[in-house]
Amino acid sequence: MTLRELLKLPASLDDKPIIAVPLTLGPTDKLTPFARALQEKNPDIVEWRADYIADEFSQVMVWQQVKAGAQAELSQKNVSAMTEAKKLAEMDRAQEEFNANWPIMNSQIIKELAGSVFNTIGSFPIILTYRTKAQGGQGELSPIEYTTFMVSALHSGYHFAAVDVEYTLASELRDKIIAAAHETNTPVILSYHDFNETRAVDQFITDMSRTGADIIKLAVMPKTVADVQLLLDATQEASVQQPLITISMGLIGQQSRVVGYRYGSEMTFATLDNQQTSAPGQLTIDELLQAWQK
Ligand SMILES: O=C1C[C@@](O)(C(=O)O)C[C@@H](O)[C@@H]1O
Repeated sequence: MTLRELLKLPASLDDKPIIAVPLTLGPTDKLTPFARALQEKNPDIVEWRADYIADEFSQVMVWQQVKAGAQAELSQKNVSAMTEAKKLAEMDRAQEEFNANWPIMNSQIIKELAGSVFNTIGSFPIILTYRTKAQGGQGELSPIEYTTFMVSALHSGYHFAAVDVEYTLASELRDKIIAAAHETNTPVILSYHDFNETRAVDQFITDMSRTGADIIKLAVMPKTVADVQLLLDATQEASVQQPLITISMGLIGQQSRVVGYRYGSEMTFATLDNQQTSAPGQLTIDELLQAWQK
């Protein structure tokens, strides 16, 4: 099955790869200008990089806000030391209650976050991605929190076209996300990033194919042009069942984003403008289309 078929995207008339645009907006950014630009550029799919926003709503962050609110109130009231001590003890109890209620609040928050994305750009298919810091993203949730986030988002009632799961996640957690994805008919993109080098790429592809993933994505950093070719050749020669997305990152690897599809990489990531890159070397959609015209 091709990646387009798997993601239920319309066939390409000119055999070009799927163009994915990353959505990298944080909590204080506005979604509407992005949505407008998206309509104009009309990519095939949007990748919601939830790591740019989700940490603001983690257990620690939400409690900090609640606590800061209560403390501000207390300091305004000019209360006696005794009352203050009583209030602080109440706060400790409130924290226990908060922690006990957190799973329910968390899934509600995740549903609202997903809702804000689907309500503005839901006419496009959406990939759910949470990229951890260790894999080049913004996300600092613990592996368990990351897993909870993904599982809750998959069960939020909003249907994602695919979900990205990091290969480096412990396999028992990875399998939980994969199970939630398959329960909700969501294809799984297993992804791995190496920001330092291009190493053992064929081995990675083979190893990654031996999981429950439906799609394999490998993004690596080249040091030379030969490294870029190495990745392209490994993509072409791979004999795994899953569709592949391979990327040679950075400036040296940029060409792989243009020609990768000829070697069997079925998706390329491009931005609406050059301020919204989610990885080094990404081109804008306009640059990509221009390069294809040459
Ligand atoms: O995995 C990928 C590929 C990517 O890292 C790139 O190099 O274009 C961009 C990420 O947003 C996406 O999740």
